[in-house]
Amino acid sequence: MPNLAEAQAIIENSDVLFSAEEVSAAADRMAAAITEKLGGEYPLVLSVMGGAVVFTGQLLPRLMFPLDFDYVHVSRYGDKTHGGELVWRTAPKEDVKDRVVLVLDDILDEGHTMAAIRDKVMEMGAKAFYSGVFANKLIDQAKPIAADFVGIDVPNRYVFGYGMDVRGIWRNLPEIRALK
Ligand SMILES: O=P(O)(O)OC[C@H]1O[C@H](OP(=O)(O)OP(=O)(O)O)[C@H](O)[C@@H]1O
Ligand SMILES: Nc1nc2[nH]cnc2c(=O)[nH]1
Repeated sequence: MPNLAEAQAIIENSDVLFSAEEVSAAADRMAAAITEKLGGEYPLVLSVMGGAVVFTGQLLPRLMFPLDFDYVHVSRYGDKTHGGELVWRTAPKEDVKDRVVLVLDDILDEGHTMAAIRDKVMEMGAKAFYSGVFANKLIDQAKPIAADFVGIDVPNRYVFGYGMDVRGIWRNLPEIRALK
């Protein structure tokens, strides 16, 4: 059930880490780096639903080269702020075979989600795998994967906005915030 008071309290109990302008500039830089590396590869781009929806929608029009687009859907946080078991809702399709695949996600935190996607895509016969994450969280432990393309580094706090939710809310914010 939507709760307006809870949504407002979350904003009041959070700090802006990156303004909408800083987010947009980071998307520009990422698009340039991806274009330089993959502009001639005709990649299959897979967006990880649902958090990557805003980032993907902002990035794709900045990529001025041919690509195919599809999505996967995997989740391990749900409405919680700690990760749990990874649940596949929509797996990659057969057409990843022999393709250069670029997977886009909103955030690389502990890295389990992106590592599982890489393993599945490679098992299914992709020719090459690249990952692009808008936010890379700086955590104290080793990650099972490092992203090939990163927009911004974020501190080890629970962040939201630009596609990322907090208790299911505020994916629509143009800026990136963190809970206090
Ligand atoms: O690097 P990790 O620690 O694995 O975390 C990163 C994942 O967590 C979030 O997804 P979430 O499970 O919250 O699903 P959502 O995209 O539907 O919010 C985010 O969109 C990434 O896919
Ligand atoms: N919204 C959100 N989702 C995440 N998934 C993994 N880490 C985070 C985070 O800091 N914020």
